[in-house]
Amino acid sequence: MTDRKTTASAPADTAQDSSDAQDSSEAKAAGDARAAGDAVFDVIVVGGGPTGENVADRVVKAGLSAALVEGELVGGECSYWACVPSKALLRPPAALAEARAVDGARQAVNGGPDAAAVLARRDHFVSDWTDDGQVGWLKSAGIEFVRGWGRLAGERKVEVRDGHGSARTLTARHAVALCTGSAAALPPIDGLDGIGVWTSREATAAAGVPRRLAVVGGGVVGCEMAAAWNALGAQVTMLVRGDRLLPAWEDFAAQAVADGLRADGVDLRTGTRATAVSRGDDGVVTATLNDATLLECDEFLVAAGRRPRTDGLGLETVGLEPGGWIDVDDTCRVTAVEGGWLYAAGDVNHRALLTHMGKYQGRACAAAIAARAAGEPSVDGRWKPWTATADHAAVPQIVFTRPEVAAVGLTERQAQRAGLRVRVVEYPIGNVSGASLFADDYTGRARMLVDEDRSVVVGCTLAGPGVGELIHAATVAVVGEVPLDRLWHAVPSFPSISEIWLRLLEEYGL
Ligand SMILES: Cc1cc2nc3c(=O)[nH]c(=O)nc-3n(C[C@H](O)[C@H](O)[C@H](O)COP(=O)(O)OP(=O)(O)OC[C@H]3O[C@@H](n4cnc5c(N)ncnc54)[C@H](O)[C@@H]3O)c2cc1C
Ligand SMILES: NC(=O)c1ccc[n+]([C@@H]2O[C@H](COP(=O)([O-])OP(=O)(O)OC[C@H]3O[C@@H](n4cnc5c(N)ncnc54)[C@H](O)[C@@H]3O)[C@@H](O)[C@H]2O)c1
Repeated sequence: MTDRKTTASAPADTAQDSSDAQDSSEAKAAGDARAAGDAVFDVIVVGGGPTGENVADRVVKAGLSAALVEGELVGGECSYWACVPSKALLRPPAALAEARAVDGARQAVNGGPDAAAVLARRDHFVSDWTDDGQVGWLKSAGIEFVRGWGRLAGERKVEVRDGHGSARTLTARHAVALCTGSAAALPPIDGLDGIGVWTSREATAAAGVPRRLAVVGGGVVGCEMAAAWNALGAQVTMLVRGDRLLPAWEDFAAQAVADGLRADGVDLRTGTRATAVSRGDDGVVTATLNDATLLECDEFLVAAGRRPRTDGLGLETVGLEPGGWIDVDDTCRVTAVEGGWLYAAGDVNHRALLTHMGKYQGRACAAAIAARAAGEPSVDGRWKPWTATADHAAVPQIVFTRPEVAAVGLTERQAQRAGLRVRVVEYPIGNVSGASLFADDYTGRARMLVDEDRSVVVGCTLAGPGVGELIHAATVAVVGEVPLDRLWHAVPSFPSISEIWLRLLEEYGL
């Protein structure tokens, strides 16, 4: 599986080797637990997705002991039902499209992707939905693994139930970090329950290609899954309630994705909602649409956003409302719980629902826990190891459609809303030599937003083949707040698509 950690870190401290910085309530909690024969750790992480893994890894590297509680598969949604399998489905058709876009290579491409081989490669990337490798990594990293569903049982306590109904209680000396992620939200469509619709899970794990697939939602999941299954041979209809895809993105990027999907044969219907669905004895799903027409399909994918996985997590035992997103400060500490021992990182805090941002928050959260455990007096400030400052200023994202779109920082609308005096600079990426070498008739567009008061880039959006690999340069510029007259000296290599940076700066007037 990609991004699987293979290097072992130092073994965790035993529960008895506590840090010097225990306050009296920490000591009491540990004492009570020992008396009851329960396990005590410096840090308890609930949820073993990418975020939880990073919290546990980093606190252990900082010298604390950690237990990680996971009810399903270590690696989380990302590894088995989200990022990894979806990109495994999207990459083979993308590779074919890239070859087709280049004369000389095009002639060697005969036919479309081999769906069975694509699905087999996807299965390989998700390790056939087993987590032995990840569990092995936890052990090598010195993290105590506890398989089971965790729930808070009051201050610093986590009760864990395994699949056989037995329970144990873990106690944290310093911190509990909730990293339980999110699940697909189901919109209010009559008949949805019990007819076996697809969510992101089925859409990334399906064993075969449906003949006809309907997709509800024009967000990232909807766009990527429509692109993937269409490329693998399904006849795809997208039902988008608004007038455009990707509502949070610059209009031109959303338009590029819509144009690409339509050019590839997706029936993209905006201003369209399903009001009711049913599945007949023959397995066919019939959706009633808002214009009273009917749509038949073999699978019905709901990709209408996420809900937090906080039901049954015992939030009420610490005074929080169950079922909601968990508010945190920039160190991922839960603001509404006294004592400063509870943290929440990744999707569950709703700051940025992306794996790389969850991992980043995990690193910040762990640094904050370790610093506070060591008695560091001021665990705050911007751009510190313990603060997830980029959540506010520089969240990068790539949508792996055809064409790709990628963005970081603010859109023009967001900059205006924030009251910034920005100048918008645009350039057609196809005019860059590297782009025309990369693909014949390359079509793409770049937009850079410059904060005129500080002369720094505050946002960048790119649309076009291969732009995903370009966005990190923009992220560095935004996070580094690199003044434009210094950015001018970051010379892009010729003939790469990165020369878009030179063109944007020239367009700005440098
Ligand atoms: C189809 C799809 C594609 C995506 N593609 C991308 C992409 O390309 N790039 C990207 O950056 N992001 C992508 N995302 C988003 C990404 O998957 C999430 O942001 C990421 O998985 C969040 O990580 P997490 O660790 O916070 O939560 P999760 O990955 O959801 O992990 C949470 C873990 O906690 C466990 N858990 C939950 N409750 C309990 C409990 N009570 N006790 C014990 N364990 C518990 C769960 O079993 C799970 O393993 C995609 C999402 C979807 C749906
Ligand atoms: N490549 C990537 O980075 C990637 C890929 C997939 C998912 N993700 C992340 O996963 C998260 C979830 O993605 P998503 O696409 O499910 O959510 P989303 O919030 O991106 O999009 C949800 C879409 O569903 C629509 N919608 C909401 N309620 C609806 C209703 N009742 N009826 C019809 N349509 C409705 C919205 O208008 C929107 O278009 C996102 O935050 C995204 O960043 C990232």
